[in-house]
Amino acid sequence: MPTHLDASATPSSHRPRLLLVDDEPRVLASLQEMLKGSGYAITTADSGTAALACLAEMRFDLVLLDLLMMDVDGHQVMDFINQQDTKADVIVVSGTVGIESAIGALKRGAHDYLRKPFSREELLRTVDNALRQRDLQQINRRMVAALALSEKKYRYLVDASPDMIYMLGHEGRFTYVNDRACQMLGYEREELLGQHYTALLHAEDHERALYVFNERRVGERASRDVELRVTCRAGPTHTHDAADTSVITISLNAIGMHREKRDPHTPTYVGTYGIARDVSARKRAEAVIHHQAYHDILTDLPNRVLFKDRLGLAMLQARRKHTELAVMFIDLDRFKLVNDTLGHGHGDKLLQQVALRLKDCLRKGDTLARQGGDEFTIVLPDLRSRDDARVVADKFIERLQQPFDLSGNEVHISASIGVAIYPEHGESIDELLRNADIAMYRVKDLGKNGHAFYDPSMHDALHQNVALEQHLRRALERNELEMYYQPQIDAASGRIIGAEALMRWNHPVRGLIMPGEFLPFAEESGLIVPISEWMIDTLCRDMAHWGTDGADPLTLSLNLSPHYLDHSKFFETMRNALQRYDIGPGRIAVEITENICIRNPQYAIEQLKKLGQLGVSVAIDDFGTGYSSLAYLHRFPIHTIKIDQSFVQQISDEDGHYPVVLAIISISRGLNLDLVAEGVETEVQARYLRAHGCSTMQGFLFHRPMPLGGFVNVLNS
Ligand SMILES: Nc1nc2c(ncn2[C@@H]2O[C@@H]3COP(=O)(O)O[C@H]4[C@@H](O)[C@H](n5cnc6c(=O)[nH]c(N)nc65)O[C@@H]4COP(=O)(O)O[C@H]3[C@H]2O)c(=O)[nH]1
Repeated sequence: MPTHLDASATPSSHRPRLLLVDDEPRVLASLQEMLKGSGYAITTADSGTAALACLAEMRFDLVLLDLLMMDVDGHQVMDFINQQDTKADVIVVSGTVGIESAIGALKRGAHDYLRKPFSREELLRTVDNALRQRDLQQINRRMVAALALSEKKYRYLVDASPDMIYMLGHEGRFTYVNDRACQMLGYEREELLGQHYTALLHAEDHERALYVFNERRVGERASRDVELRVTCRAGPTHTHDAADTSVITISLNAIGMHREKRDPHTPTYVGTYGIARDVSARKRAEAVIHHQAYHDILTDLPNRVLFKDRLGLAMLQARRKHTELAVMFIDLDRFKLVNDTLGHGHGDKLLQQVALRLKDCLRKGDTLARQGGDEFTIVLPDLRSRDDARVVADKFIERLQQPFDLSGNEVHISASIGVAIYPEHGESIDELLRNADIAMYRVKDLGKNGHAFYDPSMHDALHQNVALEQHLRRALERNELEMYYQPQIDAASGRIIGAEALMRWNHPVRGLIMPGEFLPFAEESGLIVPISEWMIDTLCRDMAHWGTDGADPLTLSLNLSPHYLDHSKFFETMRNALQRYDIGPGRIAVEITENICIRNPQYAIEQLKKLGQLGVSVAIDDFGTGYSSLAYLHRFPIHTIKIDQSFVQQISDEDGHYPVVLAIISISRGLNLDLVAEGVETEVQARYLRAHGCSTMQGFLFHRPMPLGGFVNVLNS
């Protein structure tokens, strides 16, 4: 029969709960008596069966148990206790028992053994010990549980980290990797653990990694943000680009791990740990930016910065090996025309195609770069002889001469190439480039489409050109240019019916300079644009000056540079000048050469048609000397053909037969065009021309070109 006894006044919930079990009522009472006033909550059971009932009903901290009981013995009670979740501790309280019985009790987990008879102190000490140990065990269990929870939390944080977290043993083998590391590298954890880090590392990074993964320092001094390339198994989740799956770049830090020995000053190194992050995307972006900084976007060729760098390296090597190298400067001829006529889109396409063709002609170590615009530079290192450079330049010219297809437009271009040899033509990068450039200009001067090696004498020519350009610019500002007029005569009546405007330069030192000497240069340097604008304005002003009184108004023909016809503002300039000086467009004839039609027929036709619509007439100058343009002739809005003076001057016999002159006369008749013969110097020539139907003439026989004043005098005489 169980009885409950509160042995103290303290609340039972905080007090240890004891169950005393003995089937001898006397012993049970004595136990109870001895524990009185000890502060425990006491329950008694006077048989094994009663004990089982108490245990089933209530939780106890400690059971003081007799082994030898009649009905259910102490071992059976202990078996029952052991099946319970929260087990009570057991102190066996017994008289003399056999060794087997004692062992049985210990095996079942009895905490202690109290042999009867025992003193009260002995009993209290044993009970107190048992309860204290039980407390300690409970604290320990709670701590273990808290630790397990905390470990779970940290493991979650580590595994869910967006970064790879790793640990390496002192030999450099992985002892720990988090989930992210497995995902990033594309391996199972089991495959990585025990693996040496070098198995994953890019071969070129092994040396750098050796220092990082042997990092023994901790804290601030440990390795930080070291970038290494690692090989992953194909298909890690972080990249979708199949081509890039094999190698990624990681940025990692490494911190030394040490185990403290007895002497805390000499801890044992046990490995490294750290965090790594996949920085491949950033690296790729950096690579793109780097590439763009050193390459031309349009052609993807090295730009001038990278070119200079490569040239510098090539020069260093050549110096060491005592060899020569060549620097080439290539400028495309007539590129501007393509840009202006077909548009920049086609111009860009042309440059891309040119880049490909040039590249095709080069060897592996050569560098081709785009300097900008239509200029390319090349360095040919390790030259065996200068002939190598000559061969390459010829190859370029030949390849570029083949027509280009720009969306169905067949375009022909050529190139001017200057070559400078290191060390003879310059020992610095800039000097070599400058001299190759000078040689290129020389080619342009000599008619383009070719190559030239630099020669110091070119410097003088260049200096002359620079000086000429400055002088010509000044000539415009200082009004040193002047329009001369050469009358055109109707040979039948002897009357002046028109004039050709011809430009002169009153040079302050050299005197009168003829247009043949400075206009080609003005065209090459671009000065032809302001010069032509000046010319149009001047001759409209002069025309307004000589007035229209008297008989029929005169027609004035002016020479128009093809370069200016290409200029987009040409038409507006002409129309504005005519309006400003109130000159009827019908009094102006624009002389163009046949070659203008060859260069770019479509564009020329458009410009000339616009002029025609304005009322300005068009004459073909030097007819018969250019490329045969008969095919184009009927498509041009032309009014007049001028027979070139070279044909006129062949006429030496009034009764002779001059087929070219006769052919030109019959063409003009067939196409119903006016005809003017220029350079007429003799009566024989004048009579022959008249006899065959050409009556408008111009030449020294009648008048030389003259300044405005002289011309006005002639008109008035
Ligand atoms: N031997 C000989 N020559 C004669 C005779 N009659 C005229 N000439 C010269 O023949 C040239 C005729 O001009 P062009 O064929 O249009 O050829 C012109 C024209 O193409 C160009 N030019 C002249 N003035 C201008 C101009 O204002 N603008 C442009 N764009 N070109 C011009 O320069 C070329 C040369 O001009 P110039 O030296 O003035 O030379 C002029 C003229 O002085 C003659 O009986 N005998």
